[in-house]
Amino acid sequence: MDHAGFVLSRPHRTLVASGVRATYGDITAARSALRTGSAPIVVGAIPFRAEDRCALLSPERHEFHSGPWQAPPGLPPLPHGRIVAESPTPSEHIRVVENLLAMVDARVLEKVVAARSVLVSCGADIPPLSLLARLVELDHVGNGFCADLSPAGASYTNSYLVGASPETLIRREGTTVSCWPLAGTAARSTDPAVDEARAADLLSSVKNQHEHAFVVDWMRARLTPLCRKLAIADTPALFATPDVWHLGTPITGELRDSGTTALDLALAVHPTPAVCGTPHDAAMRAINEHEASRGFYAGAVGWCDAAGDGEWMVAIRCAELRGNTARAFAGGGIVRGSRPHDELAETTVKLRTLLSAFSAEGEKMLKTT
Ligand SMILES: C=C(O[C@H]1C=CC=C(C(=O)O)[C@@H]1O)C(=O)O
Repeated sequence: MDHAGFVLSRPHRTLVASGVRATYGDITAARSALRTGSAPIVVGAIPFRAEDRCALLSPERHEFHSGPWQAPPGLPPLPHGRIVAESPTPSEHIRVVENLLAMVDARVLEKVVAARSVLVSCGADIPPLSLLARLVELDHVGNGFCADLSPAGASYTNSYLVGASPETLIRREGTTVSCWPLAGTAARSTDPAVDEARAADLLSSVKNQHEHAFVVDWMRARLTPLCRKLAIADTPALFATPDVWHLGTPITGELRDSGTTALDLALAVHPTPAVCGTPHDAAMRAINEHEASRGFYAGAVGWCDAAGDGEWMVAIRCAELRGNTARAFAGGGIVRGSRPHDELAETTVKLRTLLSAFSAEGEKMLKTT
């Protein structure tokens, strides 16, 4: 791949960008480059924490194609990988969830997302586009992204964020805004009857609907000042990935001010309670106290053009690549009634998206299963 390549593969449309006109580690600089027209388009990744540097750039070239990304022929094979570290370990993750549940019981928090990561090591450098090709192939609708993280500074030289997120943070087309927040999860089964029963249980689960409602409430509160019309489905619907069922609520709106860009919108809603929690500040504090840096996991990845249109995905089901290693992350929402062992199992299933790319054994790579 070109040093600073970017791909966002979606079922409806793919953006491929390459070359570098300018890089932005600071969001204000990217916003002003779009406003002044010095950047026709900005692509890349926004970290989980607002105080960290972003990895945005204005590419030399970009092209849109309809449908998911078609990998170019001749990509190098993906090396085989194995897990060499888990952070936190499964038993530590359970303890973190127990601590967070105590904070929920004490009403310090209503919801918080607890995440963990696994480090995959390969015998050779991991070609980002080869990993992306595998993820797009494995995803039933062709979701996938690859973003060069080097604009975030020296510690991200030759690093890429690669993943297959099912969650649209925000999309802007003209004055129309849309998003599809997800929260609430059940593992899928290869047995169709069991799979259907799990989906039905998820849809009727009071605990999962409660967990989901925090995200919808947040989106409503954040988008209402920016939209003159907002349509939010009354009840969540089922949303499937190859590995999990989710609860999802489609939301559409009409902007009050056509000057509000897709990047402005992404920053207005990020980080949602699908990756952070409620109340927001208390959840962010709890995450910072209990977890190592999430980097770009649980951030946003996407693009915005000078007309203000764009699309940003929530950066989940992804890994940060560095040479021959990939750090894959997964998290889950903790609310009253969450069970620590179930939460660990949920992160294991979510890690399957990334791990399946490295080995047909997928999550069996994890010592915990
Ligand atoms: C935080 C993640 O998923 C979010 C998106 C969908 C469902 C979620 C859940 O049920 O907890 C999470 O909020 C992740 O995959 O790492």
